[in-house]
Amino acid sequence: MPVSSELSVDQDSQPDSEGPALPVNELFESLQGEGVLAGVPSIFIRTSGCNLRCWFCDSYHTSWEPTHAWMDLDEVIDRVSEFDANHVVLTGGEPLIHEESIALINRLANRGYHITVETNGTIAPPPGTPIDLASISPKLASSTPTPERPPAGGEEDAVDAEDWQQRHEAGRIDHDELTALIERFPFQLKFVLTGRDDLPEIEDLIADLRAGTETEIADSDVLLMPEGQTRSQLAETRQEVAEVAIESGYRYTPRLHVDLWNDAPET
Ligand SMILES: C[S@@+](CC[C@H](N)C(=O)[O-])C[C@H]1O[C@@H](n2cnc3c(N)ncnc32)[C@H](O)[C@@H]1O
Ligand SMILES: Nc1nc2[nH]cc(C(=O)O)c2c(=O)[nH]1
Ligand code: SF4
Ligand SMILES: [Mg+2]
Repeated sequence: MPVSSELSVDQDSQPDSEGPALPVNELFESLQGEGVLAGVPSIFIRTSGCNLRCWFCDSYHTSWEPTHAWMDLDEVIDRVSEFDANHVVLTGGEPLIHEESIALINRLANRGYHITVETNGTIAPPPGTPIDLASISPKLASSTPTPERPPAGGEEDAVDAEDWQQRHEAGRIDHDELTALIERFPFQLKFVLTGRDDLPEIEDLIADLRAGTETEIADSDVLLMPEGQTRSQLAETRQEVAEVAIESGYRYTPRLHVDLWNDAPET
């Protein structure tokens, strides 16, 4: 199943070829673990690089310490076609910081794949981009790294956390880009909750977004996902998040892949 083990991992590598390429951290088949399509066999393409730095990022090697090999879009499509699934999930890092992601989405759509894009909601692709589900995960205040809350698994990055605190805080919510995403594509809004205290910020954001668009945002389009990279971390947050879902009327989403495979890579 894993294919990325064949890729050389070189932080400073540049694309070898002249053609369009993407920094790919891993490419694998699994079950969609989150959101309205949870349980659907899917091929994941994980690009490297992110414009934010959530302290809890479960893809540390795409944000805090970006590692990748460059892959031609032709090669990405060849790898994708080796699997049986017809759902593709483009994720990262933040896949939409890369212009080439749009070309990849177009090429995959031409081949008939259902395309989900996992995004932090700060960059809206052009209208008409053939995205079947924009899986938008706006980042709450509780995601911001601080020296006291450095990236999970990288305590030595406490200094970077100080640098990133302001940058992350300033960039994490962009109302115009969020509205454009919601108006242009079928969407879900999938929030990571560290606990009950995160709910008021979600309610305020949903109210602001509803006030700024004619596109309907139903309560069932809003999903609450417990923070946790491992089964034991999830065990500490999911009960409370489930209760918040019942009280608020928003949906709860599990993290199926963590239940099944814990924090193993390429799952
Ligand atoms: C690694 S991100 C990549 C896509 C994009 N950068 C984003 O944040 O939406 C993929 C998904 O994992 C979620 N996520 C990351 N770390 C998490 C954690 N520790 N617990 C729960 N969800 C997490 C993100 O919110 C997002 O929905
Ligand atoms: N199984 C599985 N489902 C997922 N859904 C969104 C993911 C992501 O990292 O974007 C993800 C992931 O990493 N694994
Ligand atoms: S926005 Fe996504 S990839 Fe970037 S740091 Fe946050 S969770 Fe990780
Ligand atoms: Mg993931």
